[in-house]
Amino acid sequence: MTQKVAVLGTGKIGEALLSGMIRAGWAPADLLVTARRPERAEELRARHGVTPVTNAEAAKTADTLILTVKPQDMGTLLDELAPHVPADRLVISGAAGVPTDFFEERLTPGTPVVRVMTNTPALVDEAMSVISAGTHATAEHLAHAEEIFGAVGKTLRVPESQQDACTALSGSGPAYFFYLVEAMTDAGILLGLPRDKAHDLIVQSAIGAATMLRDSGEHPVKLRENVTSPAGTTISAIRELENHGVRAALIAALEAARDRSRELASGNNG
Ligand SMILES: NC(=O)C1=CN([C@@H]2O[C@H](COP(=O)(O)OP(=O)(O)OC[C@H]3O[C@@H](n4cnc5c(N)ncnc54)[C@H](O)[C@@H]3O)[C@@H](O)[C@H]2O)C=CC1
Ligand SMILES: O=C(O)[C@@H]1CCC=N1
Repeated sequence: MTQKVAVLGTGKIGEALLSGMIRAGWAPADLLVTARRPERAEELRARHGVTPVTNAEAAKTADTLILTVKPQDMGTLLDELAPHVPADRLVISGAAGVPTDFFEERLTPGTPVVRVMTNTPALVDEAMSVISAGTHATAEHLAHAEEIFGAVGKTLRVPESQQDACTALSGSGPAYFFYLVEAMTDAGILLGLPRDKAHDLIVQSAIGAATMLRDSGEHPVKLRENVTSPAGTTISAIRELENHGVRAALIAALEAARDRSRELASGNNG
């Protein structure tokens, strides 16, 4: 029997996932989407050949519901869905912070819930998605979530207690790298390079470094040491990074992201 999957609240993450599923071989005819604005729903139909439906229709029709609205919108969406979701549906949440018991308390008792934190490199099939089971989710439900998110990159199972930390590392992680590239490109401008050249130099260096991190099997410290010549240029830069507390800043930044994920769990929308 064909398994229908619905993506509810198809914004940036929902569309990235949807497009990856289609690239991986899912038939658009088996994919349903919901959106708040009718123009957005039509855009998704035109771009991907998927079927826009209402949230209630998705709940009644799809075997798996993937909820990709903002954490702050999840309560309202669940109020709308709850009367229509039979307990045999798999509900997957892609929202930061919101724990599985938030869903379990609002849906039909026994509904299996899986919590996933993915990231935007889903757009290029290089996502990192961390997956946790709620109370009623079985190994089969986890495998199904892995199959879906495996379409857009790597997956890793973690206990739900680690989800907020994973959100800080990999959920938000791409933003830190984009921020670093932006800052290093500015440095190139200061050093007199045209912006486009500075951008290309830094991006290719990032791609090279990322490929070495993934493929060389070497520890990052060793890779950095290999670049750092005695009395050379790199150590002069590293001394400035240490003087400015960049390592401590990164540790504090990720701790703040973890804390914010926890706050989202308690419904703090500020
Ligand atoms: N942007 C990112 O890098 C990541 C985001 N996430 C999580 O993914 C979720 C979505 O984030 P984005 O895609 O960035 O946000 P987004 O704002 O692009 O997408 C959310 C969409 O949900 C729609 N929506 C809200 N309430 C709705 C309702 N009741 N019915 C139908 N549609 C509704 C909105 O109109 C919007 O298009 C969030 O929960 C976020 O925590 C997870 C990992 C990474
Ligand atoms: O900033 C956020 O809250 C979302 C969750 C992880 C990445 N973006």
